[in-house]
Formats: sequence, structure tokens, C-alpha cells
Amino acid sequence: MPHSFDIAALGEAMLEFNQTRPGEPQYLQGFGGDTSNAVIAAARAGARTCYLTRLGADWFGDELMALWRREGVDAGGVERDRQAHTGIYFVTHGEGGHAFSYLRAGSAASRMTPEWLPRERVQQSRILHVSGISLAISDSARETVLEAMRVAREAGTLVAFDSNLRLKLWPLEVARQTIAQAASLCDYFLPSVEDAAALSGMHAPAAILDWAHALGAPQVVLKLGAEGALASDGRRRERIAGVPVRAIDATGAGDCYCGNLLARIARGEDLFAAARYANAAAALAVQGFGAVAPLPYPREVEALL
Ligand SMILES: O=C(O)C(=O)C[C@H](O)[C@H](O)CO
Repeated sequence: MPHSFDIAALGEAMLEFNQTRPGEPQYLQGFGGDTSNAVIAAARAGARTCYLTRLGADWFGDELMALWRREGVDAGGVERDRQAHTGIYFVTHGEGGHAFSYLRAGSAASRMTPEWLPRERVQQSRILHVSGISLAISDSARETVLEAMRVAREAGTLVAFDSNLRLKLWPLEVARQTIAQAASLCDYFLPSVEDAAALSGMHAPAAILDWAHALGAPQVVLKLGAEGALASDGRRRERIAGVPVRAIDATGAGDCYCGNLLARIARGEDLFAAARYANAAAALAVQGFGAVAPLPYPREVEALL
């Protein structure tokens, strides 16, 4: 059966309030939520996409619905909840880079359950993308993500998983066990090197790749930030050099990487070609402000390549 979508992403989207200057109380309103960022990046890269989540019946939720409409992301798998709000978060900037502060506990997305999951959209997609953030936000969201991964595997939908470790959301020991379980259910494991080091206790990128494959992930891309990426299909490994850029805000750069990688894989590129394309896309994304606004289009990525 032909797929209706190249990529379905499942998770929590939020409104973003991003500090425009360190130490000053001025915030630019944008959009975030790692899997939503990734699916928008994929849509801008030309993929047919859909997003699966729950939103409050509030203004924040209306804004996110309008965003996905503008970006061409199908939101038929989004449910509105009259009893719960849409999550929001603040990004502040300081010496150590950016930091997130959340107002999301009890959000509509955190109330997703396996019974709610729009299974047919998972089954109708070539690739399902999920992350560690949705594993962390509530027990029922974790069960929903794991169920979506199982549904995808049964249907032959490929599964991509970004650990996106946020220690404000859960303790490291719990994250280690749950992320290991999710990595064992995925086809593409796409952690940042910081996440992978915290989860594995290892530091050398080559050893981290071995650890990731040992969890059961056949294809792994380790995102190295400004240093580029390291991709492995279990037989071959390729180091992709970072692109020198003047970084303004790295919020969502890893999501940009995932969305572009998956869009290129859905077009038929191999892991390594897709990883090189995504590396250039993520380098462009850090040159703008916020998680969504600076996500690039193919003509910009091709010009950089
Ligand atoms: O941290 C989260 O939960 C978010 O989803 C907010 C940001 O958009 C995301 O972390 C960027 O990767």
C-alpha cells in the first residue's frame, strides 16, 4: 500500500518565549517542541508530513494549529482537550548556552494515552519520529510513544528516535532505562553526543557508537553540534565535519538535523548522504533565533553544500 505520509512525528508541541538578550526580560514568541520542530524541518525539506499530539482548547493551541497549516504539516491527528492547557516554555541565554524553563506539567499532550494514538497515521507513514521528551512528560505519554513504536514496527514503518535528554523532566537513572528500551525499538537512533555521554557514561564518539548499536539500533547518527556528526550503519562509519558558522541560538538545531535527515532518507538517500545534508541544514538553523523560524529550505542548504 502506498504511504500517505513520508514522516509522522509524535510528541508535545509548545509555544516558545525566547529571550532576545541575555539578562534582559524581553522575549520573542515562537514555537517549539522537539518533534514538532523536526517535522516542520522535514516539511520544509519537501517531505509529506503529519503531526500527532494533543493540545489545549486555548490560544496557544490555536497558534500551533495555524503554524502546521502554514507549514503544510497535516494536523488531522491532533486532538484538542478542553480540560488541559497547551504547554509553553522560556529559553534564556547565558554563559553556558541556552536553558529551558517549562510550564507544561498537566498539559494536554502529557494526557495522551495508547487508546488515543491515531494508529492508522503511524501505519500510513514511511517513518515515525519520536523522542525522549515525550517518554519523560508522563507515564501515559511514555506508554503511548512505546505503543506507537510497536505499531510502526508491525506495519513496516521505520522508527527514528532522538533521545533529547532533558533532566528537568526526569531523573537520569529512569531516563537511562527507558531510553535504552526505546533505542532497542528503533531503526535510526539520533542522539546528541552530550545525551549519549550522559546516558552511556562514555566519552569517545567511537565507543558511544558501539554502545548505541549494542542497545539494538541498526543505524546511528551521533550529533556533535559545531563539530558535525558521526554516522554508522553498523558496517561503515563516516565522520561529517562541522560547518563553521556564527551561531546565534542553537535551540532546535538537533531537531532540524533529525527532520532533514529523515526527509532525505524518505526520498531514498542513504544514511551518509542524508547525514551530510542534515549537517548543513543544522548549521543554517543555528544562525537564526528560536526553534522554528530559522529552519532552512532546500535552496539554502544546497547553496551551503
Ligand atoms: O525541551 C523541550 O521539551 C522542547 O521541546 C523545547 C525545544 O523546542 C526543544 O527542546 C528543542 O530541541
